[in-house]
Amino acid sequence: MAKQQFEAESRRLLDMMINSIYSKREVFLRELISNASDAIDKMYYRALTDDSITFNQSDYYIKIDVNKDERELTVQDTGIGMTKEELESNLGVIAKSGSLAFKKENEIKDGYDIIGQFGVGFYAAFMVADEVTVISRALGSEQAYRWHSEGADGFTIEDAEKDSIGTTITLKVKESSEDDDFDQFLDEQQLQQIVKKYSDFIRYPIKMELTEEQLKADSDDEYETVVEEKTVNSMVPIWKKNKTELTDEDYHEFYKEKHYGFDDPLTHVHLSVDGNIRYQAILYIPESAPYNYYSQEYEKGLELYSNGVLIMNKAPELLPDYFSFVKGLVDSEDLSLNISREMLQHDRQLKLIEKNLVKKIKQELKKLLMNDREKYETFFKAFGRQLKYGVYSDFGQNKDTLKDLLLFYSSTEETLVTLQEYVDRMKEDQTIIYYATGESHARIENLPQTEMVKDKGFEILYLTDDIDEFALKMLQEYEGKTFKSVSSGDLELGDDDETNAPEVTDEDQKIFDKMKEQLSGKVSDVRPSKRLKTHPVCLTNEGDISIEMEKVLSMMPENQGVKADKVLEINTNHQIFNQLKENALENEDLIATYANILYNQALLIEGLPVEDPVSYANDVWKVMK
Ligand SMILES: Nc1ncnc2c1ncn2[C@@H]1O[C@H](COP(=O)(O)OP(=O)(O)OP(=O)(O)O)[C@@H](O)[C@H]1O
Repeated sequence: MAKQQFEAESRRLLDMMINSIYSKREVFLRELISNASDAIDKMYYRALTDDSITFNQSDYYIKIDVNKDERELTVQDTGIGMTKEELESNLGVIAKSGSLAFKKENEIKDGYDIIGQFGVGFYAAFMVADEVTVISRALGSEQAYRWHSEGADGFTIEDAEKDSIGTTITLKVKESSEDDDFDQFLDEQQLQQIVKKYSDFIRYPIKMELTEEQLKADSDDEYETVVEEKTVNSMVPIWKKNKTELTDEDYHEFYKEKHYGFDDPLTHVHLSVDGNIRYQAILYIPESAPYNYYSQEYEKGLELYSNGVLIMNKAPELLPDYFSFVKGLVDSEDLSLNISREMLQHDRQLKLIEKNLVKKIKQELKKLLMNDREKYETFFKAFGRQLKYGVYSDFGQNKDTLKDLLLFYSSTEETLVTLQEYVDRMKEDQTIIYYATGESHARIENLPQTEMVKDKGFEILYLTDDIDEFALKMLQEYEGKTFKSVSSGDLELGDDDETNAPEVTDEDQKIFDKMKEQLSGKVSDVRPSKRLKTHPVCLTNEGDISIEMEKVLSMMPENQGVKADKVLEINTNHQIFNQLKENALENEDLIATYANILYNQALLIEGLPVEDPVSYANDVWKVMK
């Protein structure tokens, strides 16, 4: 029988499993039970929705058996089974092919982190076993198949016999050594504890043959050894339990069992609603964004159950895009089992649930913001961008839901602040929320445009995400205070604003006119600056499109060449301008050269490319001579 190879990435993961010295190897059982439960979910759902399948509640179970002599541990389920092709593709390739890519990106220090933090699925079996055998018969098939692997060098698949539909996984448990106790995975009591710890909430019975000493019938003191099949889990799904019975650890374990994320959840909400529509929900806010979160590949959605029966793995209708990071499930006894994807989109009950979930998620986030700032900032660093997209998209219709959840870096506080905090700190006569845009806080800090605003003691919000300015433009105002970029035409800095206006002589004006002519088509005006103090030059803009927005839009495929209306501002108190004035009378060409240089320097300060680097360099040499 020819051996088939594992896919390269699967092989690496498998290698990690085989060589694992991870202390929580016991999670392999959680993984196998979770897969078994998923397979029964599928079967159960088919039985409920397809009349040709006879249905018997007691048919659905998971069974764990131990054969100590052979060192065999078996996990058997009555789920939907796998066809030959499914055995090949599902067990030959890891489902989450992104896990390793994620690992690279985040430079997780060693292989064991991946096992500890990530759901690794079926391959976890190789942490405790030298050999794994899977015998499976799929629903609708008479033929069963045997998949077998002794590790990273590949697997075989051959025909097999099996009386009933489902899957049986047998592990040949590794020999114990001085440092490693594998015998515990052949011990009934230990296994029972592991099931209780990780899989107590599984909805189907997990059965085991348990050996007990029992009093003999008709005797007060004589015991006999009895082997009895028992269900070892409580079977009540976690979401049907009372919150007060559950600990944070229970919720964390459930998050892990469900593989909702690679991380720990930051917080969770457990709802039990008894209104127009009855439902239970557990919602998690993850700690970090999945590696593919900000890509098309990411699929949002919650698991959807109808009275305990899983009907959909990811129902996107339950979450708006701006909360797409939320993980978890909803179970409603008022939902029809037969609801189809198309129907879901129009389902009124589902819309009601979504509305309510949005309210609860917002409440939870606000609670976090108020009570645990550090955690909230962790959340915001991971998902803040999504919230800002939420403000901007759908023509701003969700901005009121989201505006209080936003954070921006503040020039005065040197940390992230809310808009409310900014407004509460505003000076008495201040009517405007100032912001500056740029690639990084350090770059913004050095922008000439921020000088005067800072000098007058105004707080400035530093926007570094490309979506930021678009979001603020969509918000328009916060508590009646409008937003203004420090680069915008009129800064409205207050009463002494006008007195600050530089005096312009006829001679100055001539220079400005000449510069404007030289830069025609590039800037709409050249004028003396009211905002510059130590820098000689900067670009500002008039109108709705800022220079930063022009940059963002130019990177979009269909940008239609949208341009900001730029103005070149010159600091007339600066030495450079005085120098120009001194020499301009004798040499008019010099004004043109200065105009080019100053314009290009202003572009560089903005992080924009110089249009013609060679002629820029020539201009600089000209004045250096
Ligand atoms: N007992 C089983 N019965 C039927 N199919 C199974 C069983 N165990 C595994 N599978 C199939 O093999 C696939 C791979 O399983 P694996 O545990 O590696 O990843 P997963 O369960 O898909 O992902 P995750 O564990 O992250 O949820 C499953 O998606 C499922 O289709």
